[in-house]
Amino acid sequence: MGPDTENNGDSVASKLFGTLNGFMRKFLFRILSVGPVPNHLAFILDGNRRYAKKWKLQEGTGHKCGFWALMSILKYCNELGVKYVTIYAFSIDNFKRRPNEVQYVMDLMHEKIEGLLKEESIMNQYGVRVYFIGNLKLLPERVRVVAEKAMKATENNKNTVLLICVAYTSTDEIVHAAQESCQHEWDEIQAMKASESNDGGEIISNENQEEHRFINLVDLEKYFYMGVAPDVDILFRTSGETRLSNFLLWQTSTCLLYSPRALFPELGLRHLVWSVLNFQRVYPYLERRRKQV
Ligand SMILES: CC(C)=CCC/C(C)=C/CC/C(C)=C/COP(=O)(O)OP(=O)(O)O
Repeated sequence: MGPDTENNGDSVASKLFGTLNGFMRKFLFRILSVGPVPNHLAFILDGNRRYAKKWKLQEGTGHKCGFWALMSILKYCNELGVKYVTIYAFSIDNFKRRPNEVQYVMDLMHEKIEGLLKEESIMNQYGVRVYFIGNLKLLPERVRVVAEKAMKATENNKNTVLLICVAYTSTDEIVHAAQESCQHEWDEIQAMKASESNDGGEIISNENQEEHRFINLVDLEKYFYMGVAPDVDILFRTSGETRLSNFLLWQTSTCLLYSPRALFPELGLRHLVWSVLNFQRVYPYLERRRKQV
C-alpha cells in the first residue's frame, strides 16, 4: 500500500478502524503504564527525503509525510502520559542545504504552525503547549512571528509539551548559555560595586567575589533554550542512524538511544511501544546513573 501523503482518513471504514485502533491502543497503554513511563522523548527526524525517493514522490512530500507521522506520535505520547516531546526539525547546519529545499521546509513550517493555531488543531484538542527552541533570530521573519504566536496561543495548555528545535544545534545552545551566564555574573558584580560605592566604601567580601567568579552547572542550565524541560529519557533517531548530529548533547547523558530502521514518516505505534519496553528494561540502570551525576 502506498503512502497517505495528505493524511486523509475520512471514509467510514477508516473512521471505524480508527476507533477500534484507538480502543486497542488505550488498552495497550494501560498495560505499559504498569511500569515506569518515560517523561521525555526526543526525535531526530531522519529519512524524509529517502522516504520520498522510496515511493517516487517529490522530495518535499517526504517532509509533509514526516509532519503527519509527528502528529500521530504526539497523539500517542499524549495518550500514554509522556509529558515532553522534543523534535529536531531544522538544525543551523540545515540552512546550508539547497536554497529551494530550505525554502520548502520553511514554507511547510509556516503553513503547519498556522494550522496548529486553529481552534480544532491537535494542540488544542490534546492540550499541547508548544515551545520553539533554538536561535530563532536565524529564522525568516514570517516563520519567527508565527512561531511566537503559537507559543503565546498555547501557553495555558497543560497536558503535553512539544519542543520544536529549529535553527538549533547543541553547541550553539551551550555557547549561548555560557555567554548569558557570564553577562549575568558581570551585571551582578557591577551592581555590587555600585552599591559598595554608594554605601561609602564597604568592601565586598572575598567569599562574595569568589562566588561570582565561576559559572556552575545550575547557572548554565538556567540559560539553556531547553531549560524548560528535564533531561531526555529516550532519544529516537530513525533510519537506523546512530549519530547525534549536535542534538541535545547536554540533555542526553543518561538516556536510552533507540534507532529503528524505519524512515521518519514510517515511525509508528510499534516503534513507540518497543522503545518504552526497552526503557523499562534499563530503567533501574538509568536511575542509578542519574543519582550518581
Ligand atoms: C511545524 C513543524 C513541526 C514542522 C516540521 C516539518 C518537518 C517534518 C521538518 C523536517 C525537516 C528535515 C530537515 C528533516 C530531515 O529529513 P532529511 O531531509 O534529512 O531526510 P534524509 O535523511 O532522507 O535525507
